[in-house]
Amino acid sequence: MSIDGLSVRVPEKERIGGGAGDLTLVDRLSLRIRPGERVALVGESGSGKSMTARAVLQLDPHLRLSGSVRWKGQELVGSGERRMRTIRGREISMIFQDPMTALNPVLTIGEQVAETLTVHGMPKKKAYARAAEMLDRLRVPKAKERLRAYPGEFSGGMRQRVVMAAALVAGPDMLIADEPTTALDVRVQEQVLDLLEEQSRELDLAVLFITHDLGIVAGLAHRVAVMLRGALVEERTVDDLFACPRHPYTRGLIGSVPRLDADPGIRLKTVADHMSMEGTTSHA
Ligand SMILES: Nc1ncnc2c1ncn2[C@@H]1O[C@H](COP(=O)(O)OP(=O)(O)OP(=O)(O)O)[C@@H](O)[C@H]1O
Repeated sequence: MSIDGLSVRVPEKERIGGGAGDLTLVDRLSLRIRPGERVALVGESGSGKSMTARAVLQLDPHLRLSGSVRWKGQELVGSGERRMRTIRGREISMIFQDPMTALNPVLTIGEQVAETLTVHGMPKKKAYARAAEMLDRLRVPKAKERLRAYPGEFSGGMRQRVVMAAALVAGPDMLIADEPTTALDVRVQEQVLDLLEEQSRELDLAVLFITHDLGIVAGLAHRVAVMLRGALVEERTVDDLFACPRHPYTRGLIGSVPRLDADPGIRLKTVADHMSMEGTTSHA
C-alpha cells in the first residue's frame, strides 16, 4: 500500500465542540507498507493514528479525504463505497482495541468468524471448517467445539484471538490493527502480539499496527512511523529508531518507555518533559 499526501478533514458542521472552518486531523501523511511488512504507527493519544487507519478503509463517510491511497496499483481515494466493500475484510481487514465490542454477544463464535465467508456466498459447512482452522492457527483450544460457544464464555485474550480469526479468515493481504492489545493485561498482550507476528510471517500478511506504546513495537514491527499532531515526524526501521531517534518527540516517546533495569525510585519522564527540555512543546 502506498499512502501519499493523505489528508483527513472534518467539515465545519461535523466538528465536535464547534469552531470555524474544516478541521485537519491528518495532514499530508505519506507511508508505504510492502507485502508482508509490519509497520507500526506510533504517537500519543489524539495524534491522528486511528483517523489515518479509518481513512485508509474509508470507514467515516463524513470525513473529507484528499491525497492518495494506492492499493495493488489502484487508487482508493474517491473509488466509491461499492469498491471499498469488496476490499474491507477480504483484502484489508481491521481489528480494534476492544474485542468485546467487536463481537456480537448473541451470535456464536462460528457465525462471527465465518461471516466474511458466508456473506460472500461460501456454503456454511465449508465456511465453518475454515473458521475452525483459523481459530486453531490462533491456538484457540478445541477450536471446532468452540464454534458453538458465545463471546461471553471467552476471556479477553481469547476474544481477541477470535476477532483476529474473523479478520484473517478470508485471507486478506493486509491487517490494520488499532491498539489491539491495549485492553489486555501484559502477559496476554504478549501472547497476542506473538501470534500476530507469527501469522504475519506465515501468511505473508502486511500489518499496519497502531499503538501509543513504543515499548511493544520492537519485537513486532520492521518499521516505525511516528505521528504528532496529525503529521508524521519520523519514519525509520525499528533498530535505527531506537538506536538514534532524530525527532525530539520520538526521543520523548523512547524516554518514556519503562525499562526493567531502571531505578524504581526514579520518576519516568513524560514526552512533554523531553520536548520542553529540547525546546519543543507537545500539544497533548
Ligand atoms: N468530528 C470531530 N471533530 C473534532 N475533532 C475530532 C473529530 N473526530 C476526531 N477528532 C479528533 O481527532 C484527533 C485524532 O483522533 P485519533 O483517534 O485519530 O487519535 P489517536 O492518535 O488514534 O488517539 P487514540 O489512541 O486516543 O485513539 C483527536 O484529538 C479527536 O478528538
